[in-house]
Amino acid sequence: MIELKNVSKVYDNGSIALDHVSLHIGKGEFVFVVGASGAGKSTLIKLLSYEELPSRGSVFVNGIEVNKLAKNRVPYLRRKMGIVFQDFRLLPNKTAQENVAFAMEVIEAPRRLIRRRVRDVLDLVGLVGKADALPKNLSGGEQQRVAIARAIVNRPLLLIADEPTGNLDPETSRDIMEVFKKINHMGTTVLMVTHDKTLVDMMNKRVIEIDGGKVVRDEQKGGYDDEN
Ligand SMILES: Nc1ncnc2c1ncn2[C@@H]1O[C@H](COP(=O)(O)OP(=O)(O)OP(=O)(O)O)[C@@H](O)[C@H]1O
Repeated sequence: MIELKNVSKVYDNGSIALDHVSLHIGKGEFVFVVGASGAGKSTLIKLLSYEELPSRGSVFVNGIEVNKLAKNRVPYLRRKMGIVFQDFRLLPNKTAQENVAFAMEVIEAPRRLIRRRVRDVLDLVGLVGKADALPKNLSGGEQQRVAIARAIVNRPLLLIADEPTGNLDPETSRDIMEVFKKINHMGTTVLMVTHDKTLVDMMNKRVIEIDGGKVVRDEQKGGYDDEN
């Protein structure tokens, strides 16, 4: 699903964000990416979505070599992934269901399919009763559920989450993690950047730790901290 071959990223100001990183993430995996602030985690996500290009090496997502992609093929790549952010990024003037529907409208999906899919994903994330609410009238956890629904409504193969529980209290964070778990069980690969030790330790999934732009730990069923 994801492959990085000897990838380095040096920003224009000389910052080395990733330094010879190679890793493979298979279809259907659930992977946490952890590491101190400035370690290179967000850069890794940006390389997967073509927001940044690597300075060296190759990045593959679902067989597509991202760094060689023509600009006009980027929307095609992005359709294969859903992205969820710490700050939700919902459209404030659209209701929950309109926010989710919008992701299908931009790819010109048929209206009936949109209606059905939106209902199904809101159900999946546990938000049916709030379909007509505006973001400002939803709690942080509910807003994040809308954002997750929006990220998966086009059935991506890969769901990327950048600190999805960073603005949520511990109990809400656990509930949100259950939603990710459910989506993963349905076959979607999940890649999650987080600083939340409790959640990582609770989930017992693969943990990739980045430090100074290098992968310093890659552990199946790992915890937030290095046990050794
Ligand atoms: N657009 C940019 N231009 C220059 N340097 C950058 C840019 N983005 C990130 N960096 C630098 O690259 C390094 C890695 O940053 P990155 O944002 O990937 O870290 P991170 O692990 O996501 O950090 P955090 O946990 O704080 O979000 C840092 O030294 C950062 O200052």
